[in-house]
Amino acid sequence: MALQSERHGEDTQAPVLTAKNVVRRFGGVAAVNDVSFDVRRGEILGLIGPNGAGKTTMFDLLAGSVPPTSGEILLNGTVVSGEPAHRRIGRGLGRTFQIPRPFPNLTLIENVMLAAQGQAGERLFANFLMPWRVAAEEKTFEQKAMDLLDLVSLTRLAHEPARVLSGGQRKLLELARVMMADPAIILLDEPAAGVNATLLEVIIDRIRDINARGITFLLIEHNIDMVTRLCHRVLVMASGELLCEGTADEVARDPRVIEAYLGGAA
Ligand SMILES: Nc1ncnc2c1ncn2[C@@H]1O[C@H](COP(=O)(O)OP(=O)(O)OP(=O)(O)O)[C@@H](O)[C@H]1O
Repeated sequence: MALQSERHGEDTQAPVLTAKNVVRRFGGVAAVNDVSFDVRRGEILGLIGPNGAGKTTMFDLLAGSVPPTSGEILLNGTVVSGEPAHRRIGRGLGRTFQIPRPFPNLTLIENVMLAAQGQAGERLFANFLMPWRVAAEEKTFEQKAMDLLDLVSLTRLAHEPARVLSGGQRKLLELARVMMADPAIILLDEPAAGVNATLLEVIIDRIRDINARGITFLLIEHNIDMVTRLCHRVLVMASGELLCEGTADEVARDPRVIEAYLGGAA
């Protein structure tokens, strides 16, 4: 955990990520309405809620792909609400998508290496003036990418094109890709969606392993069994608002949560 914190020069006491009175309107719809919460360092925090609750919009706001109408987002204690997504990645925020889209004709290792930030090979000057340094960096990136593919149990397929992967394997590849940028926190969008039962167990174990390395997680998930097994705490959103937070058992017993889910299903 200390390693990740030092890398991003962050205050280890501060929450990794904070939403402060965040509002996002689309025309007349408040997709996110005055939502505040902290993601504590080192935890796996779940974000659940019925369809249309505002979870994806909340992720877009945290990651910087959508600006807030009002309110603030803090990453490691720094206000980042006005910063674009790529700058937040540089500050240690990683994000995976519900439907990962790797480059289908590149191998897994190439896909993971492409996610590396600031590769010397991409810098014209460095390439021209210091080819030995570029070659050395390439080697380091390649080794790191292999280690990450190993971490997500994809070593066997490292030199296969990404198009051969199943939906669940693509989610594992996406995890390796996001890890390449040394994130302090990873936002995971529905890691269980469309994944078979065997691979789901692998994904759960790998998330636990990565979390044990000190990386914080915030995950949107409809699979409540996965949320219960994985998450230390859970936030519940409904109709754009934060309904409650607590352990998975606590929120499952909360009458407001039961009402929100039943109301949504009615
Ligand atoms: N770009 C947009 N333009 C207009 N309305 C939007 C936009 N994005 C989201 N909304 C609306 O905001 C509300 C919240 O949507 P959001 O996708 O964030 O919910 P969600 O909790 O992620 O739902 P799901 O679980 O179905 O993915 C919905 O009413 C949705 O129609």
